[in-house]
Amino acid sequence: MNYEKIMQEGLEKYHIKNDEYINASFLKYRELIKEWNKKINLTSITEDEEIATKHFIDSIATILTEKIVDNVKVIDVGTGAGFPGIPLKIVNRSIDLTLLDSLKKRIDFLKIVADELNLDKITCLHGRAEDYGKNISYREKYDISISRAVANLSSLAEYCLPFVKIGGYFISLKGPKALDEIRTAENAINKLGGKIEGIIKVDLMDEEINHQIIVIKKITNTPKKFPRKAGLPSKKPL
Ligand SMILES: C[S@@+](CC[C@H](N)C(=O)[O-])C[C@H]1O[C@@H](n2cnc3c(N)ncnc32)[C@H](O)[C@@H]1O
Repeated sequence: MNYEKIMQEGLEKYHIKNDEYINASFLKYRELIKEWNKKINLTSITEDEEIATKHFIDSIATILTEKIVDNVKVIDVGTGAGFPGIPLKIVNRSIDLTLLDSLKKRIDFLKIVADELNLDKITCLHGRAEDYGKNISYREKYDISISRAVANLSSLAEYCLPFVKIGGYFISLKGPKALDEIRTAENAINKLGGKIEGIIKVDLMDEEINHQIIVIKKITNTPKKFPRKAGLPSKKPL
């Protein structure tokens, strides 16, 4: 299937009206990724078709959670080249989106994307999740903290749950071993104020890709001692 067909079928699948704005925005974003990838390391996925399947439609699949609704305040932790945050923002411009990454060049790239795509209600933050998670301007201020391909679920829960308000959600995009990850991370998730609500299997139009989305609800405040200092959540997961 070519890029256009993948995008058309993918958007239809998630009931997104494929209008001129959405089409043009994804095209512009795709071209910016390819252009900037020559100068800085953004992604190993560079073919148009793969960008459509593995980046754009995979990101949009998180809509299946039914949590990413109009006007929600979302933080994408370890967003890299903007996944899943930017595709979600393209298909629902009402989202108030924060993109966080510890690599400055990627954040600089995302500022250009936001500018070129005329996106409003978007904040690009350079730094570590462990530091922003302790900052009162960001701590427990989000409806949703979302993340893909950043760390094991225990470390990721310590990065992501501190940002979420009680009643909000931490959404984690994982691979085929999601259930094993849940078993290992359950204790950490409880300690951080979360509760596993469900796991959603994604059928990605590519049989080799077997993705699952873990949905975790924030039920109590994250204790003040979390997140621990930068580096510890990945070195010594809870
Ligand atoms: C493998 S990339 C994944 C990027 C994107 N989420 C995706 O799915 O394509 C992981 C990203 O997480 C960022 N990252 C890793 N640890 C982080 C931390 N503690 N705080 C903020 N960003 C972090 C890295 O800089 C990198 O850009």
